[in-house]
Amino acid sequence: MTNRSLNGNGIDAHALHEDFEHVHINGKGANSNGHISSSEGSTNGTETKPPPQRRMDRKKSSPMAPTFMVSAPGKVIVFGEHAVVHGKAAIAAAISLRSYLLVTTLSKSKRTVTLKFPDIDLDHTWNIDELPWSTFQHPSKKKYYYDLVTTLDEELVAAIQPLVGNISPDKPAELRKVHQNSAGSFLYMFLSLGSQSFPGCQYTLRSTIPIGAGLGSSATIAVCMAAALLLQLRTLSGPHPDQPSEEARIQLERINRWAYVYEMFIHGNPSGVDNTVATQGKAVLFQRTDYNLPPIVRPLWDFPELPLLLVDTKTAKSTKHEVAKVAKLMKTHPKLVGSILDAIDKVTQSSSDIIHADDFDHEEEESLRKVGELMNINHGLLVSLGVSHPRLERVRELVDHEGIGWTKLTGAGGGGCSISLMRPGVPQEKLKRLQDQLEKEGYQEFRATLGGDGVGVLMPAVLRNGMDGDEEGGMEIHLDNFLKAEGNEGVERLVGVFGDGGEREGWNFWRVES
Ligand SMILES: Nc1ncnc2c1ncn2[C@@H]1O[C@H](COP(=O)(O)OP(=O)(O)O)[C@@H](O)[C@H]1O
Ligand SMILES: C[C@@](O)(CCOP(=O)(O)O)CC(=O)O
Repeated sequence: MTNRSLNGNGIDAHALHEDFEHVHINGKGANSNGHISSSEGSTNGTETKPPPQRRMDRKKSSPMAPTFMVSAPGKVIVFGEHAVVHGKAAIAAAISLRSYLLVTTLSKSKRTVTLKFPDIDLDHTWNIDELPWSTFQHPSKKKYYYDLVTTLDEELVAAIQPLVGNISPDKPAELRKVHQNSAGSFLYMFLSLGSQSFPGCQYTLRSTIPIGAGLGSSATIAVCMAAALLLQLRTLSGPHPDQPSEEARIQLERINRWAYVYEMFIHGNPSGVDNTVATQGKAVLFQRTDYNLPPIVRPLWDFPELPLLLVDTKTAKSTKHEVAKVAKLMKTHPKLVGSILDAIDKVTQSSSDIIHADDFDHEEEESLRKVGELMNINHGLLVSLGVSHPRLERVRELVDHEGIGWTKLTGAGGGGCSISLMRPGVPQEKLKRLQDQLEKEGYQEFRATLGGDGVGVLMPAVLRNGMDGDEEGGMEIHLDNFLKAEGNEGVERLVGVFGDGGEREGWNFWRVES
């Protein structure tokens, strides 16, 4: 290969076509694990600029890259939401509900990029050659895949406005705003990371996470998109099962940094806890004391399987709005609100101490009571910040009335979801009564396992799952099947990653546990 045109990243988008040639398909390819490898290294999480890529000879033909899929989990914040935006600690855990992004590379003659987000009724296509590349590639603006971006550049945001302003003109204003936000966050990342030589692509997303319910749905999309683009640009090594954990950690950090950029576009001033858990999975103690630096993240690999009941109030909320409410209250009553945030911080730290004490037993009433009381206190403090909602208070009332456990809101509040830590040995009839009442009042109850895997990759998008096609070497996930899969169950049956390590053969994860 000669005369490769490198983009500003030192990465050749054409390489995408060529390198996927070596990806193993249906277990029959040349490459032993079907994964991209990288020679780049870095230590102690400090991303260093990698050496310039070697120029290589161009191949004669450029076969299309295979379709692949990326997935990331939703989360619950167990302690510390809102306080975390103001530099305090939070504990959050991944849940088994996930988003799935199918990435289809188009034939070389097609110069378009499409977002297909059927969950929110968005289907939009841009011509790649009409995007404002020159603005994003200008030396004063150019960002690289290893950069830490902590603020959005207003000029770049303005440059994509003409491309998002005309989206979904016939939709109701609220939905139009959601579409424009989704499109804007995608374009900002695509234009920052990519180059005009990027191949035509289609990004199709389906999620089993309720949207805007406090379970981090936006962060999962941010993580899927960041991982997909970084993979397409060959800036990630792995994931593969025998990858050293330090290398895996660097890859995850890279994905997380760009996912944060996407989240900034949707939320304005996110703490980054949602995208961090969606990237890494399991559970984390998270704190961001300085927004110009990466957050302090302590993975909680041994986080206990707490018996949680997750209830969706089915009342839409806006994270941006709730976060702004707290900021306004803080401006009016700085000392008082400061003390409330300090108190939340103490609750989070105490809960971490309790959970990590040698005598903590997640099946024993006394241990759970201690954590439960802290959840009640945390909720009370959030109420005083004004971010609860009558529907959330009603769940508390119902759970308290039956003596089933301890309840707090989770996420931004103002609607969304609550979590209840269940007392051990609650009689079945009490639980049933609660469930019936919740259903009668229009709530939705979720069973979600805590502490699942983080971002995962299925490359190529071929599964062996006991369904049709296994005999021929696996079942390829076609766009049509993905779009037609009915509801959460249909999506999970088709592509789902379950449990620790994902039970579906073919999915791989960057593993950093130690
Ligand atoms: N399934 C989905 N498909 C497309 N976009 C989604 C989906 N789920 C969430 N989003 C994006 O995330 C936003 C909701 O984010 P947010 O208010 O933070 O709620 P959450 O608490 O669920 O993260 C939506 O407005 C939309 O832009
Ligand atoms: C309120 C907050 O702490 C969590 C928001 O979570 P969610 O968007 O409701 O899933 C905001 C943040 O951490 O950025």
